Amino acid sequence: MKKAIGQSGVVTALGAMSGTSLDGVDAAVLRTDGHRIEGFGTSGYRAYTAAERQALRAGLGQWQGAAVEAAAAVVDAAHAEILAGFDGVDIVGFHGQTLAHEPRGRGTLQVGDGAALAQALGRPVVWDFRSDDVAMGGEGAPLAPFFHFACAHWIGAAEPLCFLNLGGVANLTYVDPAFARPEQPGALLAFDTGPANAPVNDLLQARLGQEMDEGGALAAQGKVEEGALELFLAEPFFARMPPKSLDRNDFSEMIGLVCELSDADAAATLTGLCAAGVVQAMEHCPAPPAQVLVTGGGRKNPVLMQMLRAGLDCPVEPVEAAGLDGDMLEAQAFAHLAVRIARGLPTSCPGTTGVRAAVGGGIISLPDG
Ligand SMILES: Nc1ncnc2c1ncn2[C@@H]1O[C@H](COP(=O)(O)OP(=O)(O)OP(=O)(O)O)[C@@H](O)[C@H]1O
Ligand SMILES: CC(=O)N[C@H]1[C@@H]2OC[C@@H](O2)[C@@H](O)[C@@H]1O[C@H](C)C(=O)O
Repeated sequence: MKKAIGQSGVVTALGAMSGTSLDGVDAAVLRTDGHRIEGFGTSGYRAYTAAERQALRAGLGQWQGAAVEAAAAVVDAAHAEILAGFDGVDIVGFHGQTLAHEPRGRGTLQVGDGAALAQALGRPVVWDFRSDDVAMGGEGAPLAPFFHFACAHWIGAAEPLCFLNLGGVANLTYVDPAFARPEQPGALLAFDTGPANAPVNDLLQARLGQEMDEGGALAAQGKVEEGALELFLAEPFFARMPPKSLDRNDFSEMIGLVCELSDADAAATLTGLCAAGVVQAMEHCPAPPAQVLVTGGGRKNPVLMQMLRAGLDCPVEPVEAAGLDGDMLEAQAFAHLAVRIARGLPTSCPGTTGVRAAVGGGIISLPDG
């Protein structure tokens, strides 16, 4: 049988991620053998148009039907367009777009047709990264932690540290770099901590027709309503022990907590919700981390970063402080995970998703011919 890539040696992998904030497709090249990062390559971004974003939004929370098909068509076309521009790629990791995520119910749905993409690009494509983890009792998310483990080694971390991704949803990974392999018990603890930017984005969209609170400008003018924070932290999600994961819209009713507040106070409070979730999450770490490295769009919001610094007892820096690219870390993660899957290596374990045992899974589609 034709193999996607060999079983050893460094290859050039291209990863693509369409995240919960629905802003666009990130694509990035990584040189890896599936264990270690050898180096980073070029990257690109393909923004969704307003009409495409609308189609994706319409598919959120749905499992089948016309809205799902329309969203899938947007995802397929945008990925085919941006990924065709990369040369010298051995394998592609295609996350697709999560439309619905109920790991303890109907499962998890990432739209995007990896088989069609393999044909279009003439390259092996790994996709459907989350289903097997869910089938084995896992949360199906977060999956970036196995890449965070490789990043911790790449940056030469000597002490335990955390990676914090602030996209639409926030997820935290505690890494102990003393371990040699990510699936070893104690090497990783990871989980979603709560919403990140999704509630602020939804607020700005609903009240002002804006995509985001750029630079935290609106939140900076407001004050946090502490009563809303208390109600937020009383949600059962926060009492659950990790691992645990969220769907983008699981906290969309949080906007209701701030409906009486001014635009600025509402933005400050929803920004505070993200920080409060992270601060509370940190208590689950087995030991205090030496630092928290922040990736994802939220690291560009100084108000949010300041709230995190005020709530945590260790340095909180964008991943750029360690020489990583916070706009591309998730795309790079799916490049790395694609190589691991093609080589039969696990991409999640009990400490990252609560899955019964370490698992790889995923679908590998090869082009014809
Ligand atoms: N300059 C900025 N100022 C404030 N917020 C910003 C800025 N840039 C990005 N963001 C926020 O970050 C979000 C995008 O983050 P990111 O691209 O990491 O999300 P994602 O990868 O789609 O989500 P997820 O990681 O949950 O899948 C934007 O929607 C916005 O809310
Ligand atoms: C189901 C799903 O798509 N979850 C995303 C989402 O966005 C952030 C957070 O929630 C994380 O759990 C995950 O994405 C990253 C890339 C992950 O799997 O690590």
